[in-house]
Amino acid sequence: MLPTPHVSCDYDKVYEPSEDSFLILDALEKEQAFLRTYFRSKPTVVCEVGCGSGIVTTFMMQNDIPNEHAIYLPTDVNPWAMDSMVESASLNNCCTKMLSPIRTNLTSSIRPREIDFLVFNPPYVPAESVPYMPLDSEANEGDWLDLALLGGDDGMAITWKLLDSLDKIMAPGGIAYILFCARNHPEKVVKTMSTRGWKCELTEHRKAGWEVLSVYKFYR
Ligand SMILES: C[S@@+](CC[C@H](N)C(=O)[O-])C[C@H]1O[C@@H](n2cnc3c(N)ncnc32)[C@H](O)[C@@H]1O
Repeated sequence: MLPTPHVSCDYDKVYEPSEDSFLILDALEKEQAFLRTYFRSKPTVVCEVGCGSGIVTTFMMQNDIPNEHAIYLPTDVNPWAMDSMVESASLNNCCTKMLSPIRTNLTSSIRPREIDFLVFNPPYVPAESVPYMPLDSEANEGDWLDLALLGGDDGMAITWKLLDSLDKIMAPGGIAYILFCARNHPEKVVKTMSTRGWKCELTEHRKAGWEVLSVYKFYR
């Protein structure tokens, strides 16, 4: 079993790694051999959307996921996540890897059709609406935690934005791993994305308290 990175952040400002984060790590570990073969020695652009504490991107950097020629461009809307990402990488001696966190909405600051490998543990909790994104000058710390969790209708508002842009953002041959809870109705997602020509495979799933979490792989 691959070791879990050490992270130490202010969890009043940044999402604390939880069952969902650990399920993503397990899914990536399970897929490691497949990814090495799939990408071989190709230079890969890797984007974790919503990196939070940086635990997932650090795990990928530590273990050369998807391969050892990766450039890591994690994104988040939370300004505190940028520092946490860099600190987690440094705490786990990943300084030799190419890492450049970007504060942006989803992947909007990354050139279209550039991402070879995408990972997203989204705000998936169903809620009346997605919280309003505050200006930095007026943000309270708790606002960023709400944005980390609450996913609007069916918990899918943010995830659908990403899924709807997948054709535009992914490089040819790109692969995305996305986490869902049962209340997101991942089976409906699979149906829709399949009609759009994406292969959708369940990679990992687990009961976590009263929630059932799953990670799906999307590729062409
Ligand atoms: C469930 S947390 C996951 C954090 C971390 N990846 C992990 O697995 O522990 C969701 C993350 O997505 C970020 N986020 C929410 N909406 C976003 C958006 N529109 N664009 C980029 N990041 C977003 C949040 O700030 C938060 O860090």
